[in-house]
Amino acid sequence: SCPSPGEQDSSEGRTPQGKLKHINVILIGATGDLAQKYLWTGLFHMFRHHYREGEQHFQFYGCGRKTADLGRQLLSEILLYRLPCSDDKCRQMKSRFVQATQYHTLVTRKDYEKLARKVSENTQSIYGLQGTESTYEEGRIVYVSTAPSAYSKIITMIHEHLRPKLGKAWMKLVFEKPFGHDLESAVELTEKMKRDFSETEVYLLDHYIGKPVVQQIIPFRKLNQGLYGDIWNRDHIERVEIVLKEEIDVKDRTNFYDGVGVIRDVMQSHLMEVLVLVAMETSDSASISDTLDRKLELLQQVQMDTGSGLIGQYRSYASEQKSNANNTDFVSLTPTFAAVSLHVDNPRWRGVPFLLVSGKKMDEKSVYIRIIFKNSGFCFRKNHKTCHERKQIIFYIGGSDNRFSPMIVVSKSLLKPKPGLGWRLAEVNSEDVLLGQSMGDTYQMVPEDTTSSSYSTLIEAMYDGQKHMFIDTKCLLASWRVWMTCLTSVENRKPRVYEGGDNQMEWLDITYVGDKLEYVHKEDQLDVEVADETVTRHIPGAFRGERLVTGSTGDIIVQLANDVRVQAERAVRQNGVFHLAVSGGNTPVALWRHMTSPAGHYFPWWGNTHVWMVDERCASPSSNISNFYALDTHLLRHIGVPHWNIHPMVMGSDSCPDDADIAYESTIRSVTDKMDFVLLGVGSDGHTASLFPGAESTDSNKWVVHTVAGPGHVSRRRLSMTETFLNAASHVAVLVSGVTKHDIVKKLAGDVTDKVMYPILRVKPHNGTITWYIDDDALFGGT
Ligand SMILES: O=P(O)(O)OC[C@H]1O[C@@H](O)[C@H](O)[C@@H](O)[C@@H]1O
Repeated sequence: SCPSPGEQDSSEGRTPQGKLKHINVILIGATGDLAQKYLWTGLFHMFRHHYREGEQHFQFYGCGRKTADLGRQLLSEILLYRLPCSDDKCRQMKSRFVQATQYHTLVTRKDYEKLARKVSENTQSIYGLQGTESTYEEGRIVYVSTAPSAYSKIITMIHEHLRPKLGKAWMKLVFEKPFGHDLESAVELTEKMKRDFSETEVYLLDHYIGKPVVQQIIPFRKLNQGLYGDIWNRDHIERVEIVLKEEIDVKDRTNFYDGVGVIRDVMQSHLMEVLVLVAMETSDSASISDTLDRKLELLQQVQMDTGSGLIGQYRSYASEQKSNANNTDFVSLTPTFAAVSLHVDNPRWRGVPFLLVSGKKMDEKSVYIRIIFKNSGFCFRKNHKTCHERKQIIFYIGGSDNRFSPMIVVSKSLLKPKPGLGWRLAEVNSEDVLLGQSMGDTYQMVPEDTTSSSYSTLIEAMYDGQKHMFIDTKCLLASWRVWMTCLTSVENRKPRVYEGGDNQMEWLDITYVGDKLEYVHKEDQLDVEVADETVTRHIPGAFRGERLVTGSTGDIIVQLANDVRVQAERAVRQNGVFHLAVSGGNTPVALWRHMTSPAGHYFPWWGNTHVWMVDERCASPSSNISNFYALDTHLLRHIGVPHWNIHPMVMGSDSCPDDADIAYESTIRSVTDKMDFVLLGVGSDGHTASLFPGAESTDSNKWVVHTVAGPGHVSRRRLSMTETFLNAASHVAVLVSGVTKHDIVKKLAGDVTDKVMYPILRVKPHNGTITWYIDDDALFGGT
């Protein structure tokens, strides 16, 4: 691997051949929000710091999807307005920086090829030298700030086209979080990076690491070890709170946010990084690999509390998403608020809860870590305060109240801290109160320099090769491992709706009792909104003794899609494949629509999925009365199931040959002995699959049979999976929607037991589970 600039001997200023050092910087996503707000400022900062007339030069390439004209115009506006200068020296540098920056459209492979050529030509023409660029290109930085879904493709393109040609030039590739959507996709992404780039070339950036207070956590701990060393542990610390509250909503980022949610967006990354810095073992070694090892060791000891995780969604979220998705049925379970508790299983921390909380559209912006110490003080002297007082250290990272940001606050009853390099003791109004703590009873420390942004700090750190300020891939995977427990459990739940802003914030008050987080205010009954009035209905907790999911049609569809996802992930992890059997009719169409919409499409297992038919009408698959036709139209042609994994029951003819049942059964047997997930419906007469009332039981050895529908049904001749085979499934979902199903739901909710007249009652998986998804109209009859 090539040395970083910081590791090289810069005293010479020129390469051994006596040529100028030249660095090419390519920013992909150059006119995006992040680039506008922070990245160009950070790059300008780096330029000012390292540009040396006649010794070290830079060329910047801003790239994006915009057309050349539009991109150029936007970029020049960004550079003009977002790089403020207050003195002539800065203005001079700014005009050099602007001259050294150009825009390129970067979408297709051809665009990458063109850019690569341009970089080459420019590098040569800048110096008017002949020969290959490698003789004088010192290094190349490619900064990727795009939608994470594009990362994989971009990595390939960079590898194939944007590497400096052979020679000594170093390469640095920077990526913005989030890195992956879950453990599996993070593994995939990091594997992909590893294939094309060496670990030393890749920088995964989490901007929280560059925040002044976050950077000061370890120095603070080390510097005050004499004071705190012996109390930084379970004997003295009651709990640690890590909180990131924000006032902003996600209206402007709906495309990114839905399906991501607060846990993936900030908790798995920002809050976890901070937790590691608070809890990891410190050492005197300055070695980067030693620091990364200790981070990894800590992450491997972090455990999510089982069943931990409260989630919420601000009330207007769904309608904001709706207006974006242009879909009036849109419902989302994406949490915009979450609270979880974690433990660190090691001798220092065993038993100390780490409570992590984050939310959008809250009453204020406030980001902090609060270490609350145990206090067994008991004193009874007149006017004596300190011994009852709360003893705490607050690392106040930032917030809307600038009286406090950023700052480290230490209770006076805990001793006077040493400020450390670049920090000083502050004088805050002693009347001010932060998190219930009166400032008069604390020492406060503030950074001397409050001007540089965390991006500038991190871009500089990347330039210097300070890898410990970036996410290490092993740590990334260890962190995802921890968060998967939480994600799997919360993704199946409906978030508590909160108003947002200052309104009814008490709705999110939390208590921590017996290792469990709970909302203070209980939600015994759900408020279901009907037109413009709110009625309160009692929602049964189960249906015929089985799990019940209810709500609006959108609600149950989102939940069902999540459940399919959870089972697919499990099946693929265990067996490498997922067998999904689906019914026809109109009801499932809403599910297919959701699973192919931007909000619900995340399903990386289609390539490992086999799709089977629960039943079919004896009609050609291209006829619109066939179940397969609807499935193909609404789902299959939009997703990536390999065609050899798609199993229609009736093949290319209008009839069901006599042996069609046997043929389908043997196709199933050649691949699997059961389904992982079966999606069923219920007819208003109680039929399910193509098992109709009054017909004989199909509880035989057969897996597929010919059946005949009752009068009034379209295409009376059918094929159907039998109850024997359905009951072998791991999971059965029964989806019931609409007012026309209310009567049958009422009957089934009563005490009907006649399995001949109500075939749906024959479905009861032997070793699997069954869940009923019944929407409000079917459950309450639209009243
Ligand atoms: O506290 P800061 O620096 O504003 O960062 C918070 C932001 O961090 C980003 O990483 C998240 O994607 C945003 O949702 C969040 O608002």
